[in-house]
This record gives sequence, structure tokens and C-alpha cells, in this order.
Amino acid sequence: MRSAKDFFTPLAVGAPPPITEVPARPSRMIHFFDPSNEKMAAKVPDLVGTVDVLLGNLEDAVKADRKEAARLGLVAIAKATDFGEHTQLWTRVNSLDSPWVLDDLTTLVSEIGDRLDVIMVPKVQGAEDIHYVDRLLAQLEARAGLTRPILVHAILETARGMASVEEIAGASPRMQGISLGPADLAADRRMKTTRVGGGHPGYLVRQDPIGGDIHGERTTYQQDLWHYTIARMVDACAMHGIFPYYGPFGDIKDVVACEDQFRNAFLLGCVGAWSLHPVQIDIAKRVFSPSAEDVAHARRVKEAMGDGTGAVMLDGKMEDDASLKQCLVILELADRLAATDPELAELYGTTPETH
Ligand SMILES: CC(C)(COP(=O)(O)OP(=O)(O)OC[C@H]1O[C@@H](n2cnc3c(N)ncnc32)[C@H](O)[C@@H]1OP(=O)(O)O)[C@@H](O)C(=O)NCCC(=O)NCCSC(=O)C[C@H](O)C(=O)O
Ligand SMILES: [Mg+2]
Repeated sequence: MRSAKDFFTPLAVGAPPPITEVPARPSRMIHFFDPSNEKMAAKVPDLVGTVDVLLGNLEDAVKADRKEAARLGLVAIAKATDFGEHTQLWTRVNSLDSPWVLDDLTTLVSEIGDRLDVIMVPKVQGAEDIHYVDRLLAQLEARAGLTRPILVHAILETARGMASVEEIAGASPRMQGISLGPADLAADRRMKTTRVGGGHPGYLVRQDPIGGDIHGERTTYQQDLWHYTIARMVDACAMHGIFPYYGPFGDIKDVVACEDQFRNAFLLGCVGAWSLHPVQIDIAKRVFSPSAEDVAHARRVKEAMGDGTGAVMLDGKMEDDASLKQCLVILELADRLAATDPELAELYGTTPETH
């Protein structure tokens, strides 16, 4: 671990200075596309402005014999596309033990480093993986003459990564956030599921027997397989001032359960999720933007709390310093989203004086 006084020193001569605060740009949906898939790649220009993040995926879901095509496809797309002010360009490179990652990093930083906002690193095991990427990126940025650092996002998809999540979150000033990778994590943990995210009907609690009759009718309640993992990831991210995300929901057709999974993550503190298919974009936008009712309520609490101390009654409920702080989280998010999304600004009735 670097000493605190060295933490914000560039890791290579000529590399851009590290940032001291991660920019809180909207990233409600990280939309995955395969740059080697011509049909998907052709849709990128139309997606600009409709998604917060476009991510050119080079790792899993790209066939081994298409890895190079995906890398070069992403370079071509990044050079040819104007991403505007409100859509970020991210990539997910191959895992650090793969034969492709070195070429992924060297090619992307050299060719399109000035356009890439964030590099997602899969299967991160511990802080040492982030330290490796951190130094390599600094060297490549210096060589490419980049003036701003590319940020790093880790995917939590191994048991060891999970056990080290706090160290990973604080491993570098480049750390932008962490996503849950439920499919790889389930496999690594030897969970007995076969899905990409979401729940499982077998993971449940059952009502106690009524009148001692264990064979009688008893209600069951499906439980959230990911509660512990997401909650711990959220704590690690909050502790280090970076952003937590739910990852993929593989049942593309089940838009209802997708929305539930995304909302659970939103309520627990996540700022976004991955969209794997166009149908998931609006779900993420809806879920990860606070509702007009929540914003209106938060404003009322703020108003009622005056200088922010003490306790008041509002609609029969006690509000105090701590409930106000929660309301301020909602208002800050609403302000940030309204600043880039005129529809939300109208929905929230946002004006410069509103907050
Ligand atoms: C899931 C898919 C394979 C489905 O593709 P497809 O069968 O083509 O779906 P549709 O016929 O419904 O598609 C309709 C049109 O939309 C286009 N399309 C589909 N997906 C995308 C997209 N992501 N971006 C842009 N456009 C898209 C299709 O081309 C169709 O176009 P047209 O014919 O002109 O109408 C596919 O959606 C897909 O491959 N999605 C991405 C999958 C992915 O990235 N997976 C990796 C992330 S999840 C993961 O890695 C697990 C994680 O790491 C963990 O461990 O948990
Ligand atoms: Mg994975």
C-alpha cells in the first residue's frame, strides 16, 4: 500500500496527475455491446445520448476468435463516433490472466485513450490487480501524451475479490466503481445456480407450520441471493468515495424481474446496472432515477427541517437530522440527473431555486 502522501503522485513520469475525487457523472445504465458484431456496432451512433454509458465489451460473450476484431472494432467506433457531452465511453478488457489483455490495454490507450473514460477490469482478485493496471496505464498514458487519467472499474466475481473488496475499492485514485458479476461469482463460490444474476425459486423461507401440520399449506417467500454481496460492495464503495453497480440480468425477456433486481440494488445504494439488450435501457433509466414523489417528499422534509437540526412531525412521521440526510442524497442525485436530462428536470420541476 502506498503511503498517503504518495497516493496522488503519478505512477510514471509524464503521466497525468491522478484525480482526487471521482466525477459523479450519470451512469444509470452501462450498455454493453460487442464491437465485433456488425449489427450491434451499427446501433452505437443511435444509442449516443440515450444511454449514460456505452461499453465496448472485449471479454466474456465475445468469442475467442473474435477478440482481435472486437478490439479493432472498438478503436474504429471510438474514432468515428461523437459521444457528445452526456454519453461516456467505457470498455471491459479481457481478464488479467488472459492472452489478450496486454494487447487490449496497449492498443486502446495508445489509439483511443483520449476518448475512453473508464476501463472495466474483470475477475479482480485483490488490490494487487488494480496496482498492476494502475502502473501500466500510467506508463501508457505518458507514452500517448494523455492529459487526463483513464479511470478503472473492478468487477467483483471471485470469492477472493469479494473477501478483498474494501482493499480493491481503495487501491488507487483511479478507482471509479465496482460492479457485481453474479455469474462468475456464483461459479467461483460454487453456488448451485445456472443463471446470470437474479433470484432463484429454491432460495426461500417458509412459513412455520400452522397448528403443527408440516404438510399443510404454508406460504413461501423467495429471498434475494445477492443481498449480502451487494450490501458489502456498497459499503466498500461508500467508504472509498467510489460508485457501486449491480451487474447483468441475463433473463432478457423477464423485464419484470429485471426491474425488481435493479430496484433492490438502487435501494441498497447502487447508482446503476448493466444493460445487455436495448430493452433493459429504459428499465435502468426508470429505476436509477429517483421518482417524482420521492423528490417532492425530500424537498418537503428539507423545508420542514429548517436549519437541519432537531425533530419535526410530517404526515404523522418523525423527521430528524438523519432522515434529512437521506433526503439530501435523493435531492443531490435528482439535481445531477436533471442537469443532463431535460425530461427529468421537468418531472422534478427543477429550477435553479428549487433546492
Ligand atoms: C443477449 C443477446 C445475445 C440477444 O441478441 P439477439 O438475439 O440479437 O436479440 P434480439 O433479436 O432481441 O435483438 C434485437 C435487435 O437489437 C440488437 N441488439 C441486441 N443486443 C444489443 C445490444 N447489447 N446493443 C445494441 N443492439 C443490440 C440486435 O442486433 C437486434 O438488431 P436488429 O436485428 O437490427 O433488429 C445480445 O443482446 C447480446 O449479445 N447482448 C450483450 C451480451 C453481453 O455483453 N454479455 C456480457 C455481459 S454479462 C457477463 O459478462 C456476465 C458477468 O461478467 C458475470 O460474471 O456475471
Ligand atoms: Mg463475468
